[in-house]
Amino acid sequence: MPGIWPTLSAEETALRLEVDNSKGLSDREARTRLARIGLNMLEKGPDVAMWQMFLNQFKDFMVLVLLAATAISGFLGEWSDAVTISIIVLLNAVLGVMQEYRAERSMEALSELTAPEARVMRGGLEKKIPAAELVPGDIVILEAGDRVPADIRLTHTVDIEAVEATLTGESTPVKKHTHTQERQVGPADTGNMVFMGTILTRGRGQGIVVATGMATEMGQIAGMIREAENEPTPLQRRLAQLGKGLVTFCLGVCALVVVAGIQRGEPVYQMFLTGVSLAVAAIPEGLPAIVTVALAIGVQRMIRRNSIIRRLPAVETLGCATFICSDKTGTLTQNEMTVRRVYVAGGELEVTGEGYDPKGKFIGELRGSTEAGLNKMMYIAALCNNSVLFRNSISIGGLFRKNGGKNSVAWQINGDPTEGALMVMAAKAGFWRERLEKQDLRLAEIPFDSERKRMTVICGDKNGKKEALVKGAPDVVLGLCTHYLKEGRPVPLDNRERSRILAANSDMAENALRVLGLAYHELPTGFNVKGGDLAEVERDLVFVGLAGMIDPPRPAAVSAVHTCRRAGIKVAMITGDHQLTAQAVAREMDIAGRDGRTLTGEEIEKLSDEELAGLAENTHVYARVSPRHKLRIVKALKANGHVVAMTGDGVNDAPAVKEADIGISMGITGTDVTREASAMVLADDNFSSIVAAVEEGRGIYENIRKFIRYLLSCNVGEVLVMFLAVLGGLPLPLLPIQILWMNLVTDGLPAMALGVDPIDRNIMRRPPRDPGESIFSHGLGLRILGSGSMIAVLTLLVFGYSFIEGRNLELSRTMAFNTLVFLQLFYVFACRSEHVSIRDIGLFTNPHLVGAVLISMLLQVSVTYLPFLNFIFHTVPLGLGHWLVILAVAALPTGLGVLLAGFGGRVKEKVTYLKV
Ligand SMILES: Nc1ncnc2c1ncn2[C@@H]1O[C@H](COP(=O)(O)OP(=O)(O)OP(=O)(O)O)[C@@H](O)[C@H]1O
Ligand SMILES: [Ca+2]
Repeated sequence: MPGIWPTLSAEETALRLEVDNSKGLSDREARTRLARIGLNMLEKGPDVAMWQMFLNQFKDFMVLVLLAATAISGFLGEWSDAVTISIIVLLNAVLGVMQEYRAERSMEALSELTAPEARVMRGGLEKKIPAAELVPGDIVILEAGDRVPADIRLTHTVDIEAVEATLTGESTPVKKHTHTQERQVGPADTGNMVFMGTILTRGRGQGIVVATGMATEMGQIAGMIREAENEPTPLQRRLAQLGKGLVTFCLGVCALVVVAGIQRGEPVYQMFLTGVSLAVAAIPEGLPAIVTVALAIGVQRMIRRNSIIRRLPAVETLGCATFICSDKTGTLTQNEMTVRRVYVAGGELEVTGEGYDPKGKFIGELRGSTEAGLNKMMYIAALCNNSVLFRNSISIGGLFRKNGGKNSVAWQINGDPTEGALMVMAAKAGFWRERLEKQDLRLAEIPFDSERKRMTVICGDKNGKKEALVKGAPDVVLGLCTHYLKEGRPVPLDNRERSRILAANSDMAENALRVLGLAYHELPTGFNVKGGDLAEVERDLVFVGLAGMIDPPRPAAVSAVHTCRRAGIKVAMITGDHQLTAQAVAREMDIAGRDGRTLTGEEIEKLSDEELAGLAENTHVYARVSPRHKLRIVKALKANGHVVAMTGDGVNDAPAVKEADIGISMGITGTDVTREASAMVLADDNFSSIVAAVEEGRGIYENIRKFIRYLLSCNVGEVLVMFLAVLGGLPLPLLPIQILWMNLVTDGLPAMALGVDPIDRNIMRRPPRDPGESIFSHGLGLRILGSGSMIAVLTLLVFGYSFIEGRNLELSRTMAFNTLVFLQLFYVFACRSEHVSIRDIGLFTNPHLVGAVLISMLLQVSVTYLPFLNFIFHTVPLGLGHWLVILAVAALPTGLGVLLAGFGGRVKEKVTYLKV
């Protein structure tokens, strides 16, 4: 039960919670309350502790078998072996925990980045704060698309509706109001409050926080939120399957080695330990963790490039994107609007001035006495407007607010830039809302939404004279007009004037201006604002004028569009704006291809799904569309086999964003609802960040392929060495301890370093990857088998030659041991590119890898030379001649690869690359 709050009036609520209803709490008071009451958060389930992660490392079956075998060898008196194996297993576990912990931390950091914010009044200023810092008494401002951050008693509402399904199970929106209730009732019947976790689907409002955190209705019901499980990505799922197959295969081969060895007369116990060690080394148990680390690190790189991943699978899907559908306003353009031209009956004027600074002139000549028309236009622009124009040195707004202190003149607007532009225009003509509202008060508002494409307010003066003021898309507004304002008087709208207005509209739109139409309607004196049907007022309007505003393209977005074309990705602009405006901007940004088509929302309505799918392939501009059309566009493109990225900001965009393969929402202008539906958030709302994310997504996938190639090639090599030796009647080339050690030095650091390999600079010149393709496609599988066999054969040659020549088993083993390790450590460089040779990439361009390889080499050399380790690992120090053989052989495959790739690689490049 929401307690007594619904039965108190707004004033009483404010009084009880000791808050000034117009200014909000002071920052100090808020801090005090926060300290007393605690954060506004639902309690989380417990985290996985470090020691649990550590224990989890031992759940692996083969590791358990190895430990058991070690224990037995301890009992049998092989102490040094037992201890060493245990230490190696421990080190492996530590490495695993490191990898997992790192992955976990970066995922956590992500959820912190996407933490919800709330708009509050504090100390008389409006600001954005983390929702977790809300306290009872805070004045919160709410808007359609917000997720309600706490339990709030509403004090002002404009047409508010909330969906409270999370609380009551009811999925139809509930109307909200501010009236005081008589009795205390359940939340479902409490119309003057909104509750934490529910969603505003319509309107705007303001209210006082009455409960936070676990004291909210949601807190009492849920008790605890279960954190969303980190869903595995498609690749991770496929790798898990692959892992199972690989394990079975490895175990089979290892069993063969064991059987063959025993048959030949090797001690059973020794063979068993060899088999188990080989299995542990050959099974790429670290693979899933390294994949996660690579994904997590990629996600961090993306954050640096302003894209915040909310769902891990998106990282992979991004690399496959073939079609990016982007909003125009704010994503492709800067969303910094300035009115450049106005039209009223009698002609057109140009408006000068820069930015939001309300200084500028109206230039041009008008026919007849048009003063009255212009004044009316400025009047509507200033009053039918929710933005605030202010001069301030303090930056208000949230984390991502741009222009924090860009221009020191510091004229800023708070609210929708389209409205801000109109506000500035009115101010340039001397119309300030603050002054106008001394005379004429706003009585009601029908808010703007992208379906209606217009906004209306009703204003009234002391004498009871009431007027509806309307602004919106010119075609929509003009459709509602029956008259136009000529020399101060409404006259019937004839076809001549109508076509004149439309021509002026087209002319502005063709110059890439966003145009708004302004109109009004005088209401009968007795009109009842509270009771009357508000839709009734948007009829028989008197047309006043047009305002055309520029919104320059974002320069970075223009080059990103080119990058997309080179990368085989199609781009479509989707906008609520006029067709001509959209086309003009698309032309400026080079989005519309030569054969590119434009579709309008109206046209889409008439198309069947199949027809739309047919046209969508070559449509690069969608104009005057509503959010519901976006959903159809996504579905049409998906039906064509595209991997679709779709941006969205408003409440109604959420379904399309959810349906897209990669749903993208806006960090600055987006609503909570859309953000929660999205897989990725653009911190800077910028189109170029999408393209950067695609590039990272492709890079991550390539890096994953790199270390899969490396790990599996090496493992194939290791298993084959043992297998072939046993088959060929040679003694065992490696001892169990040596196998385990090799696994540690070659698999750990170098593989991880491959996961952070720099992205190939040509990656955005290749076509997108097919999401269905296997990780082994494009010859990777064959390469793995080939390189693995080569590694095995070379190692055996060294071992066999050395053994036959010297008959010194320890020396030959040390030779084989080093050859195998160095082969792998050199081979890791060859894995860095499938497309060009390392000569082109540069040997030292991944310092992590160079470091990792040097460390591994150093460790390997210590095992060969330190007397103490000689004893443990059964090695002997090598001479210069030995090293020459080892290094020459080890460098052979990679060196050969460099030479050959000099031809092969280049030729292949030309084929794979797309023509620009
Ligand atoms: N605040 C507003 N009041 C009245 N009309 C508006 C307002 N904002 C936009 N419009 C009109 O509604 C049309 C559609 O606007 P909408 O916000 O849906 O598109 P948009 O989201 O700005 O465009 P885009 O899809 O490129 O981001 C605009 O072209 C404009 O004519
Ligand atoms: Ca291995």
